[in-house]
Amino acid sequence: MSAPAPSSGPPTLELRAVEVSHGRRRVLHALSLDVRPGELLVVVGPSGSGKTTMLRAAAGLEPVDSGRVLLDGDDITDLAPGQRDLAMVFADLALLPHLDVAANIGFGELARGARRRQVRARVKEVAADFGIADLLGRRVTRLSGGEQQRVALARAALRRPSAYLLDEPLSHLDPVLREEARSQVQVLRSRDGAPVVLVTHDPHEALSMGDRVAVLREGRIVQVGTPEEVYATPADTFVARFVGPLPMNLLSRDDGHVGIRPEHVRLGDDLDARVQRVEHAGTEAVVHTTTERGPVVLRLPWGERPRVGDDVRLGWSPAHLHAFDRDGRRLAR
Ligand SMILES: Nc1ncnc2c1ncn2[C@@H]1O[C@H](COP(=O)(O)OP(=O)(O)OP(=O)(O)O)[C@@H](O)[C@H]1O
Repeated sequence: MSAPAPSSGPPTLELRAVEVSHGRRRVLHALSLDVRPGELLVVVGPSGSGKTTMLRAAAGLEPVDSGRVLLDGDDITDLAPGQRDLAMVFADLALLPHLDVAANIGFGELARGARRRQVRARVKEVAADFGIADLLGRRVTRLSGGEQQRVALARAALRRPSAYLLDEPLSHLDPVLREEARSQVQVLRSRDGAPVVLVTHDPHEALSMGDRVAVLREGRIVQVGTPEEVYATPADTFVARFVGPLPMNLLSRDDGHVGIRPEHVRLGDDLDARVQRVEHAGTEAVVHTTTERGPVVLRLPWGERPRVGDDVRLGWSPAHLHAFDRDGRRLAR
């Protein structure tokens, strides 16, 4: 399904210099981020980088030491979670196992005092949007992982919140279901144009799904941009290695590192290398080599792969090189 184009305009949800501590340890450092109308923003970072804490702070489930949270321009920092017009879907989906699908989807609205008949009609409508209309009477424990995930998204969508916060909702699905679930996330946002913040530790998911990608490391946002920007101009060596199908190669030099993506390395005559390992990757081989400037990985057509132990020479076009200083920060070329 093609995603609707996100509109520009003032941000729907905004975090301004948010700081959060767990005990005496600061977990989020002056974190600022905004999500625009209709946008799917993917926040990606390794385990423990603070992704869940960030979503919980936005949702009001985590007290902030300082900083502000704004929704449609209103300061909601001091509002209780139930008073914020946000819907959060947790990694474990938090479905109620003793209830059927319809009750799981409608539970929150009924608890808020909505009329039963109205809720029933809206549950039907949202279930149809997520392709689970024929499962409404089924106990959620009798559903597959993919179906449960749809129920969780439908429950979040029922209320038509101003924005969605999704905490790794795809992480427990196998690769085939994951692919399908990605399109369900698109259903969520195409329903009413509310923006979605999705967090994941999977850089592939981030690049393939996000209108924009924010990279989080140790509680700090290190880069925000379109998938193309983050991939083509990583802000530092961490982003260069973390984001992409394979980490960027980093060659040491006196004033820092030169980076080059594996797909931009070819057989040539810039650097001597010895082949250490050759991996099968469909029509390509991923070739791991060692050089005097550090390890270098390249991709070659399977039929042109060298053998382990071969001495080869590597080359590249200067246009494909990235420069980083001693602290790992990107330098202008
Ligand atoms: N309730 C808590 N009490 C103390 N420390 C916590 C608590 N929750 C999280 N932390 C710590 O805060 C840091 C950020 O955790 P958080 O769960 O936000 O990271 P994450 O990026 O979502 O990780 P993951 O991908 O593993 O879920 C981690 O170092 C974690 O150990």
